[in-house]
Amino acid sequence: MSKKAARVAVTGAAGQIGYALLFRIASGEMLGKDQPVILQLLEIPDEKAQKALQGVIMELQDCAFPLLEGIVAAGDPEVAFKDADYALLVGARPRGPGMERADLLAANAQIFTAQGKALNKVASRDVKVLVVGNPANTNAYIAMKSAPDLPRENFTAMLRLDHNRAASQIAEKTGGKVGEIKKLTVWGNHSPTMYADYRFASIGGKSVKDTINDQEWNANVFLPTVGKRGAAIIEARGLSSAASAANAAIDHMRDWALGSQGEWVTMGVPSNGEYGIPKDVIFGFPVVTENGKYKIVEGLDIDAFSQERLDKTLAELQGEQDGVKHLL
Ligand SMILES: NC(=O)c1ccc[n+]([C@@H]2O[C@H](COP(=O)([O-])OP(=O)(O)OC[C@H]3O[C@@H](n4cnc5c(N)ncnc54)[C@H](O)[C@@H]3O)[C@@H](O)[C@H]2O)c1
Ligand SMILES: O=C(O)C[C@H](O)C(=O)O
Repeated sequence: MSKKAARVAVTGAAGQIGYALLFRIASGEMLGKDQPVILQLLEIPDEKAQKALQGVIMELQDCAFPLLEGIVAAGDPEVAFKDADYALLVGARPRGPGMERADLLAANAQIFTAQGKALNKVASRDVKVLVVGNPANTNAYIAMKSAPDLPRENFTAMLRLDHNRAASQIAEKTGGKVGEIKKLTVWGNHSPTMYADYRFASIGGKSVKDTINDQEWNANVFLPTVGKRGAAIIEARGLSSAASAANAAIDHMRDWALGSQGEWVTMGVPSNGEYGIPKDVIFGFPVVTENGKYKIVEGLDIDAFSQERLDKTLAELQGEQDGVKHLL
């Protein structure tokens, strides 16, 4: 017997990440090849955006995906989020050249207050929320705080793109295979202050730290390359990353829903106080996922260099939180 369809809400559905994301969700890459889905797509209630959304829907229909059991187009978050099992909050303004993601806070914060409230009102009580729209960690914090009746652990932010970027740089540096990297993580904010940490990682069974054995490269090449990759893509493409962002969103949700088979993945999740990060700060942590739940990997050694990086990214997140206090 086929499974009951999962309701997947995606905001900003007619945007560039939406276009790289929806077809993969509908083909079963996110929730599995045996899981039917109903897509509930939100765009701003503006004629042009809604028309573009209709065009995307026509293309989804023309793919005749066997797993796609329905499509809802909405201009109202309470329609898009009704009974949603998954919500991918992508819709927000992207940054342009010369901007930092935090510059988007004023423009985007209100979106996440409204969407948090709508999720609180109409979504499934188990809804799994991934915030992609920038600044992702603080937007996830806003949505979580605006949805007091939903479990706080259901709100997450996307650090997976940073994790994947770090993995790719490590594979290139060591000459190993990206698929053979284990125990990599990225701590903190999805911003240049993030701390991509390979101290515990292995590649092809060998320690990444010992193989690279170059702290100068770590501090002055690797971390800035991963931290500033988004800006480098904007500079090169004239637009922010889209296919790689959609890919990371699929990875994040797939692992959360279907499990990481004991492997570490990076998710931005509300802290419970782990590693001295104050409760509720949405922070990139190493997690292991199983049965639809994630668990932060605890007890890792934090050396002086790492502590300095954690302090810096935390201070930035706390500054962002202060900036949105008036909305909550
Ligand atoms: N966390 C990450 O790793 C990561 C990676 C890439 C991009 N991003 C962010 O994702 C966001 C979307 O990027 P994009 O390239 O798809 O942008 P885009 O401009 O191509 O698309 C955004 C879409 O969202 C829609 N939108 C805006 N406000 C909305 C609202 N309140 N409700 C519903 N839809 C709304 C817009 O109409 C537009 O169609 C940006 O904030 C970008 O910075 C995050
Ligand atoms: O950098 C951006 O503004 C987009 C995104 O967050 C990215 O990291 O590519």
